[in-house]
Amino acid sequence: MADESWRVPSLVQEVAATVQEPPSRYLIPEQDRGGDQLAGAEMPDPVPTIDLQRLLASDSAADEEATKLRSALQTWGFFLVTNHGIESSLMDSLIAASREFFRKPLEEKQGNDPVKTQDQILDWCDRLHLRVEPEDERNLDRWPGHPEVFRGLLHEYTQSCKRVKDGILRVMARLLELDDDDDGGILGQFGDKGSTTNARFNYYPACPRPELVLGIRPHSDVCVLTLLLADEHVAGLQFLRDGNWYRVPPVHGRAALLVNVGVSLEIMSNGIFKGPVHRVVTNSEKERMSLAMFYATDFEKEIEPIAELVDEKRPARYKKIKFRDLVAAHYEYFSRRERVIESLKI
Ligand SMILES: O=C(O)CCC(=O)C(=O)O
Ligand SMILES: [Fe+2]
Repeated sequence: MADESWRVPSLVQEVAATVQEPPSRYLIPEQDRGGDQLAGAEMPDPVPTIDLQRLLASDSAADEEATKLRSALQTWGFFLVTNHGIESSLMDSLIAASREFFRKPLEEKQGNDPVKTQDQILDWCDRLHLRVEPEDERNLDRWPGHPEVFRGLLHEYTQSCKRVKDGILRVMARLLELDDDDDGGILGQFGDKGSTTNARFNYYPACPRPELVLGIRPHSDVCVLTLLLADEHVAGLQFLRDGNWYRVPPVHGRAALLVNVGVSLEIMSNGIFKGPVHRVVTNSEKERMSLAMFYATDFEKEIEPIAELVDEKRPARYKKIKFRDLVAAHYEYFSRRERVIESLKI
């Protein structure tokens, strides 16, 4: 039988512990290497920051925050959210438990993103991907049992994040002038009914040659919305805007979560909101951890521009696609370092 072992690469953690140079499978294309091509630039302005309490208040402060939110969504496609109401001690404990999990003996781990072809370049990242909602679809066999506190913390964090996500989506629906109760709108298409949440824990071991590899290659998230708890101390995340890469500085003290639009919402909003392209670079001295909560629709849902956002002046800009097929196509394109959204543009 043909040797298929290339499909299951070693954990990066294991590779990092044994080599001085990243193996060839991790090296990014020659033209992207060298110099400071991966360094990224400082953002021209501070990261747009939205105060969730103000955003959800019932006075003029809410309008001011909503205006800031609109501008953030139309320029960067991402923003920081402060006053989110999630205890920093909960986040600290969950990240500490995740670190403990990633440092454990290797058999329990899942490894890297799907490897489609033998020459696919691999990312310098180990990840753990878990369905957290709906609760009855949790595959608890795959949830780490050690440390023991992990499951309880992830459950609690999931519930806290849900409140933040619901508040933000409600205001986004208002910005799109969609009727809150309308089943055709964002909340109807992506309300409590039939939505799914996946937690992705990313662990980036220190890399001896950070200029030669990427922690995660350029991509847009395939979901509707992502809530990211990035490393408190180690930078690495960068966003692409007008052909330039910009660094997102770390947020100390868990004061803010990062929120970004995903491809599903780009399609649903008929391109009014963009799912920004981002990547992660590695660090020669320090490991880095992040936790992304991906809010998505049910697999059977047809993703298409919301009817109220399509008219003669602004015809549908994207083809309709079932979410299941969008995810499959996303990974195909991802493995070739391309973006699925390009193939859906009309
Ligand atoms: O690690 C990060 O900061 C970002 C992770 C990310 O982009 C992802 O998991 O999709
Ligand atoms: Fe991402």
